[in-house]
Amino acid sequence: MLKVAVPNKGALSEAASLMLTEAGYRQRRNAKDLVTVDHDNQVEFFYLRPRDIAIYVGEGTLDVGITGRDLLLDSGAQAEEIMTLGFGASTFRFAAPAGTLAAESELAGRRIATSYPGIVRPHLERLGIESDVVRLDGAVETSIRLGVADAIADVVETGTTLRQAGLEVFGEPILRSEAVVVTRGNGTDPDGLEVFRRRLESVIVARTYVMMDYDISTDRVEDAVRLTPGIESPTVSPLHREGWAAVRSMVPRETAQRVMDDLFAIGARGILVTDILACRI
Ligand SMILES: Nc1ncnc2c1ncn2[C@@H]1O[C@H](COP(=O)(O)OP(=O)(O)OP(=O)(O)O)[C@@H](O)[C@H]1O
Ligand SMILES: O=P(O)(O)OC[C@H]1O[C@H](OP(=O)(O)OP(=O)(O)O)[C@H](O)[C@@H]1O
Ligand SMILES: [Mg+2]
Repeated sequence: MLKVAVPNKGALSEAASLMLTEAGYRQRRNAKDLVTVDHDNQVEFFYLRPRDIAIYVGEGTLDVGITGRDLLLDSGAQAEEIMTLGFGASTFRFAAPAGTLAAESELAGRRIATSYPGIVRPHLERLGIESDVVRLDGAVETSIRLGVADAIADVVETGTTLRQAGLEVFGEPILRSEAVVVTRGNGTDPDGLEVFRRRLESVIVARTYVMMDYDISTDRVEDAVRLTPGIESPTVSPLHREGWAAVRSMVPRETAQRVMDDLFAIGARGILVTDILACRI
């Protein structure tokens, strides 16, 4: 049975379980459950702290895990990112009280609080900067006010937490993170990994694309198909009405409204957009 680690709480937890549910897997019903066995699909899900997931996978105790790229790198585990999942995006950045620090070089000799010393220490080393890294478990934004640090390095999503603490980012982003799938990456894929991966890809495609159907006169089909090239090739079928065709194609969700405007402008009618529930490309 494929053993999969899923974040049990925090920013990635709900989205990870939702994605697995959409991929047809049984997920825990109770937020306190530690393990769920999906007998039908031969997968066992372990709900673990997101920070620990890469370690279990790297040790080979579990086959696959969903975690953040930042947590994977911070752990130093021998695990490998095999796919991105399109949620949990954030940047990892230096920040300090507004107006105090403006560049990484000014961090020399200062105290930097972070929950990610495994990212920050090697990063400073690469930059040739010597600072004192203070490891804290969370709420690092408060550490400066409390006199424990001069700057922080932390996850920034909307920037709300930083603003509330009177902090400002400076320097280049240290890292861009998002939710990823990790495996041990030792060359031999565990049984069931290929299917697991294909199912998650199916959810990502279903979320990224919509299905678009429209009718158009046959002399404009070539123009229309240029607007909706699809993934492989659009389906074009004759309509009962002479000189008209029906076209069906997958279109990126975020461009759908614009594509509909453009299709309408060249004479397409009956343009319909529907959600894709699942797919295998
Ligand atoms: N707004 C966000 N806040 C925190 N983490 C986020 C956010 N957006 C994405 N993430 C990602 O979530 C992961 C961290 O998860 P989480 O915050 O649940 O862990 P933690 O801080 O170690 O645990 P906890 O906060 O429960 O003590 C990281 O990969 C991080 O990049
Ligand atoms: O830019 P924002 O949208 O404000 O999000 C970023 C904040 O969210 C996370 O905190 P979390 O809630 O996980 O608490 P923690 O600091 O205790 O980990 C992270 O550590 C930042 O503090
Ligand atoms: Mg957190």
